[in-house]
Amino acid sequence: MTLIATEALTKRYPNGVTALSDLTVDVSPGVIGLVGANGAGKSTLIKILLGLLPPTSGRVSVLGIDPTSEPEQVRARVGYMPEHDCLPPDLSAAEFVTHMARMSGLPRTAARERASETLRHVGLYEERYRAIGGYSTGMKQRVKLAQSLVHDPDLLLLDEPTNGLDPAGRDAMLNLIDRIGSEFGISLVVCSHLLGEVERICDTLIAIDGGRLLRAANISTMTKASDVLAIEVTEGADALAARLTESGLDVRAEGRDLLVPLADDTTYDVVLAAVAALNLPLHRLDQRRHHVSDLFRDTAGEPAHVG
Ligand SMILES: Nc1ncnc2c1ncn2[C@@H]1O[C@H](COP(=O)(O)OP(=O)(O)OP(=O)(O)O)[C@@H](O)[C@H]1O
Repeated sequence: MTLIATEALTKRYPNGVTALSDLTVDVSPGVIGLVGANGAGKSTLIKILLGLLPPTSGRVSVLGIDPTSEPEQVRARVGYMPEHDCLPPDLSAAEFVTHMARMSGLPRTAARERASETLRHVGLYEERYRAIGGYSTGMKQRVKLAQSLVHDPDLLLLDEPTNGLDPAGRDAMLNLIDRIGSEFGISLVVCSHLLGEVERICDTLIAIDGGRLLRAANISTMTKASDVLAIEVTEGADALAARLTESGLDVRAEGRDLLVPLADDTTYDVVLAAVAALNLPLHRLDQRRHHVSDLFRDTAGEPAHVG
């Protein structure tokens, strides 16, 4: 099933800025990280997905619906947490989230119940009757998250949800987002300019730069174990390299690691035998994993189906 599909999606603002250029992606349900530097076009894409902005050209569908022609149908099934502060300071979280539930069409009592339940999920139950104006930044972010969840959406679009938070607050927010994805089975698109932040909780990454797709990939594919064995000894690396070469392995040094191609399990045996013969202190022996930051090094990414 396709969660979000775009085809040659382009957005040019009236001032001539091209915020999105020929963007083609096809993403399956899950937790998706949308990463890119400030100005890369993330917020523009989110607004198009919500049907708040029309694209200049190209096609887009969200949960199988075209937000350009059926924005209300999309917004009934999608929750949105905006990047900037947009909360009424004089209302309590309970009043505000209840209001948002009413706006989505729930009757008064159901809206109140649903608001309480949602505020409990985001950890604001005890504080829900206090005015939002007195909340910390972390609490305000949680109110924004609660209002995006209150109508029980199938997809959440979160624009920089950790904005303005300190490291502990970021951690707490990411854990909360992770829990929402796994416990409620909701798909999420998490926008961030920090790759390290989203890779922790996402199964798919879409990287954009200057409005163009840099790469779209499944994280498990990106980080899957490679066919290289990394060996780290605390001393005697040169002697070990020579010994492994004698044994017929193609050895390459990288920092403190020696890398050898992993043919099959006998490669482990050859390495361990060489380490034992030289009586070296083996610090680490494992299969190399790719890093998600490789996404940004390789700009030759093709528009791809991911998920
Ligand atoms: N309403 C607008 N009118 C004109 N230009 C705009 C408008 N909104 C955004 N832009 C420009 O489009 C480009 C993409 O902006 P966008 O906000 O989508 O990026 P972003 O990746 O979300 O960055 P940020 O995290 O800084 O918001 C930027 O150059 C921005 O200045």
